[in-house]
Amino acid sequence: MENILEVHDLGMTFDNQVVFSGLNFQLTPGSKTAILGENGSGKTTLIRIIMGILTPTSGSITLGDVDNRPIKIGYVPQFRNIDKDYPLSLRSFIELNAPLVKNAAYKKRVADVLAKTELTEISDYRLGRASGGQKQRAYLAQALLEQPDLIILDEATASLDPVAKETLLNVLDKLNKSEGLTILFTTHDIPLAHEHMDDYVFFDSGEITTGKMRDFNEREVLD
Ligand SMILES: Nc1ncnc2c1ncn2[C@@H]1O[C@H](COP(=O)(O)OP(=O)(O)OP(=O)(O)O)[C@@H](O)[C@H]1O
Repeated sequence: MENILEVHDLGMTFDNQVVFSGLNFQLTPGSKTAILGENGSGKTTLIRIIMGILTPTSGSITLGDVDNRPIKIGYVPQFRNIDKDYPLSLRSFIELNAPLVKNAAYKKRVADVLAKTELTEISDYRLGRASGGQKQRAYLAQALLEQPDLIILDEATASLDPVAKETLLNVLDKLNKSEGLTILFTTHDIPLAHEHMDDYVFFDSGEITTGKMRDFNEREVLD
């Protein structure tokens, strides 16, 4: 399969509540897709299905392969309120899922993701003391350490100021250009999606539309 991911006639019903049905879209390698929609429209549910946490009530998801292995998915949540006394450094936080003994290649990989997420200079700071944007990039760095082919960001810019949002999206744009990283980004921020994403999937009270961001009509959301 040439696509990174294919969604076929996907539907999800909780008890009697149909969240969505008949959802179809594909992610091509290196694509940048925004998932748009009101609160409660089903964005997180879709992500949970893609991650294999929830089983859909109908339809299916097919994951593609890269270099004869199944694609790897990285997940970036919206950063939680990390206590200011949180003891780990940014580097230790990023390495939380890393093997205890790190060989030279792994250490290089850590240095590499720190550089790509613009955290090298502050890698020894305590995460609790970092700004919201730095914390969010630390979550991204943690996900990148596993070398994903597809990165899914769930409302990852929701609590960030405009500068921190731009920094995060610029980091993602660079990874997309230099490494062909495929991006799936759920957001309420339509202007940000216009600026940085190419495609959209729009959950609109049970109806789902897909297309190019440049054709997305913002007034559809406001009407
Ligand atoms: N495990 C569950 N059991 C029952 N209902 C659920 C469950 N998970 C989600 N829902 C319901 O499904 C609907 C879609 O929720 P979902 O969290 O996917 O929306 P969302 O678009 O991600 O919203 P938000 O933008 O607020 O994060 C909501 O009505 C929610 O209450």
